[in-house]
Amino acid sequence: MNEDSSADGGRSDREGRRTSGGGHQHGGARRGDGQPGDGRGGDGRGGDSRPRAGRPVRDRPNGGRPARQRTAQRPADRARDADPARRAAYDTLRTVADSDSYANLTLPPLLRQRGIRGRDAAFATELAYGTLRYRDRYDAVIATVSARPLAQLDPPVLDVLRLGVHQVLAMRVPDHAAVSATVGLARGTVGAGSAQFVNAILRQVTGRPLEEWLEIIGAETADETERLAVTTSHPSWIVRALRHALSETPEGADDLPALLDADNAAPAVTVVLRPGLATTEDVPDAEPGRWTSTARVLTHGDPAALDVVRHARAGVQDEGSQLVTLAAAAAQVDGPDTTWLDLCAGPGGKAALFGALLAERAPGGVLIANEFSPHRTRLVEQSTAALREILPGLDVRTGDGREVGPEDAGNPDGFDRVLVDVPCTGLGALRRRPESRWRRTPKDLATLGPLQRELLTAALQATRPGGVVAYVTCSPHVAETRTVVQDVLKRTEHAELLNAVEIAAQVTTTPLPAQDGPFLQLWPHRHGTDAMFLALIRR
Ligand SMILES: C[S@@+](CC[C@H](N)C(=O)[O-])C[C@H]1O[C@@H](n2cnc3c(N)ncnc32)[C@H](O)[C@@H]1O
Repeated sequence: MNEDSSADGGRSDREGRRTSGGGHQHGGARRGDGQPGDGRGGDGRGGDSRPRAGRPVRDRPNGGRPARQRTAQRPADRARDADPARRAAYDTLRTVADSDSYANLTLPPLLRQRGIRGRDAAFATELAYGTLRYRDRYDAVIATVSARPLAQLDPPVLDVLRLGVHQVLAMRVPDHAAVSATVGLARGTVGAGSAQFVNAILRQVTGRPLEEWLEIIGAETADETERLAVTTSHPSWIVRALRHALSETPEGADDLPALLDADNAAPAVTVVLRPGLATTEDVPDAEPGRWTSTARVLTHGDPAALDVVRHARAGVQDEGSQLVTLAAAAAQVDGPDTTWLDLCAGPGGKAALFGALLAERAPGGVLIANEFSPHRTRLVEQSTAALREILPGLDVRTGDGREVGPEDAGNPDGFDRVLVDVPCTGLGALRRRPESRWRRTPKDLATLGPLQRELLTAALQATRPGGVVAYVTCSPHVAETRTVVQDVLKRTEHAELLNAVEIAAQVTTTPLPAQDGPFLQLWPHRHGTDAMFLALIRR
């Protein structure tokens, strides 16, 4: 069901070891989706995660400390222990920290095992994912009020604090309830002594609204990148990389803050209707996508509960991923158009759409969906389970894409059309992967760059003259996008760069905002999609 249920789009290095890498995935509850607003049970789980309005620090009387409601409860009256939703969020943070796991693979099974459903599940999801996204922002806030340096705090205590700060600053949980429930959580997890410390810190945090805290933590540096990094909770190298990528666009980088904010907002759940396998009637509680005829945006409900999704006739897939796949299938090839290859297919979201488009055009066609990791090959099998009905020529394989050649097409010339969606840093899908920004480092680029070049080179070599290669990443980092394509094309004879912007315009239902070709770059804040990149090359 998931666009990428392994959360990292694991990649191979030269020796074939599995390392972390890019990939696309569906993550988390939608913003405002079932956020409880009923004040049930007095734990204050209310409302959405909109930040609170407030006057700037300097306008506030009393040293900038507004009169905020303090808990009237005595400690003995407060929640004694963690409630299940907060405990689930805490356990997720600890698992993510201790075993390098992914939040979107950890929390949902944990909620199922513990029977946490509905509003409580949505609350736990927003709490866990939001806390992970805003980790550095909250650490900066905690550091300003803690007498002890953060490095000296036990990591579990720091996680409890972060969860408390998220409730206070980003969720509509009344201060007294956020403090009381978080102290209960501390008591149930890290012990009574730490619970007092948590209480003291959180009571100070409740003294100011979010806007004041952002001014305070932002004022600690004179450097604009560092200020954006701490206030929007991104590593500074990512802020620099995104600024650079935006500055390459005609609009420039003035909207960088909007992009960073978009990374912190959980995306809407978008479903792809695989042509020939599902129709709009199959997904009733949904609205049309913004750009593509295949996309449906769920207004409510769990996509996994939909029959068409369970049977792989539809799937959860970002609309940007759908758009680049539609464009990859639309670029004109010279001659026959029946033998297609997806070189890096796992977990199979694009392969399933690509194959359905091939089946429409040539039901007797062949699609080889190749994936390096056996585990992810199984996910491709699942994603394409229904596709076989309309494309008997589907062949899902495990193998190193760098070893696939024209002979694999079953004819001497090679494939008519090849999609190569390379492993990448995933900087274009940070909103789906709450913890990924903290795991990536600039060193990833050094490992990924050669692999991306080798995979694109293999894709070009596997394609027959007149055929088309679509190079795709879910990262806008220039080192993973245009630089890779330009480097490889310098060393490749008979390769013509097509205008991916114009070709994408042929498949959208609504005109895309103007952008220069030949590369197509989508953005969360400009298009409402992941920051997908597409280059189209004819051999
Ligand atoms: C960005 S993901 C692809 C996402 C996929 N196209 C989709 O839409 O579901 C990149 C994939 O490349 C795979 N991969 C890494 N190294 C590879 C290699 N040498 N050959 C083929 N696939 C590789 C990763 O395991 C990962 O599944």
